[in-house]
Amino acid sequence: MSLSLHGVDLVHANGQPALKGIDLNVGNGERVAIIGPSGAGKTSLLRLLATSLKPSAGQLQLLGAAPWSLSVRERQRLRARIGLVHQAPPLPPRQRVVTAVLAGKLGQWSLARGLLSLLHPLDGAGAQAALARLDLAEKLFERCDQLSGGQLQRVGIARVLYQTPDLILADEPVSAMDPVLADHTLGVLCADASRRGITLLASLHAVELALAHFPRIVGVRDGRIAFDRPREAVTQADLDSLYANEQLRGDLPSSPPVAPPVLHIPRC
Ligand SMILES: Nc1ncnc2c1ncn2[C@@H]1O[C@H](COP(=O)(O)OP(=O)(O)OP(=O)(O)O)[C@@H](O)[C@H]1O
Repeated sequence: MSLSLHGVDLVHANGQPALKGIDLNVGNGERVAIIGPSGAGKTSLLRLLATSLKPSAGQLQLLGAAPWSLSVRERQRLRARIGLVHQAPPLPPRQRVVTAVLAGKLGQWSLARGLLSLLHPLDGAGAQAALARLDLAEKLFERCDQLSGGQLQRVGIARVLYQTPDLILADEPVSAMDPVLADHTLGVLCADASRRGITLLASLHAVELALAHFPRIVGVRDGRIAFDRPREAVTQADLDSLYANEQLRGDLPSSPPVAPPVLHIPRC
């Protein structure tokens, strides 16, 4: 089993409940998409699995360990086995792409090797190969603040490809890409996970991408698991009730929108 949650609750530091009674088991090598409306708890769930947040209640097992029973040092070692893909990768703006990709292995390298790599890229060819899989090889020596949002997301994914972790957690990994690029990039990420037999969990707003790339779909709503099914078993009714938005429904305009007033700009 790659990860398992039993009766997990999460309450944020400000008292906001985000997850309630989560039961979830994911086997080695599974690819799971987490879908659900804004504020449902997808990011909170991924942050909890990344051990950046501690459950308020319940049991969490990750890669064969109970992370919150480990020492700080052991938990750091566990974290080095997890690859995180962020919606907005937290990359220093002036950092070169090559350094950002190589940083994927910082958790596996000695401190000396890590520091050296920050000063002088030690494996430019490895970083370039990871970027090439995402058609971004030519950006190797660009600065991160010179890239578009979608290119930055691909750098974040290249970093995880280079890291070769045992588990990948991806939070909205392709949200800044056009539909064709998003589909292609998700294909590369899924193919890598499948080839290496590792587990991949990704939160996605694009339901069609989730159904196209992930054999198992978990719907989250109001901090709870609304459904957990193989993609073939997900019905339109599942999706309709997952995304039902009572608040918006009450505010829908009853008549067509009124044309904006014609502005009369005085001539000077
Ligand atoms: N750092 C935080 N501190 C306090 N409350 C938080 C924090 N992060 C999230 N929340 C709250 O937890 C709940 C779940 O938020 P979360 O970000 O997990 O949802 P989400 O499904 O990822 O939403 P989105 O699709 O909009 O990114 C929301 O009510 C949110 O306001």
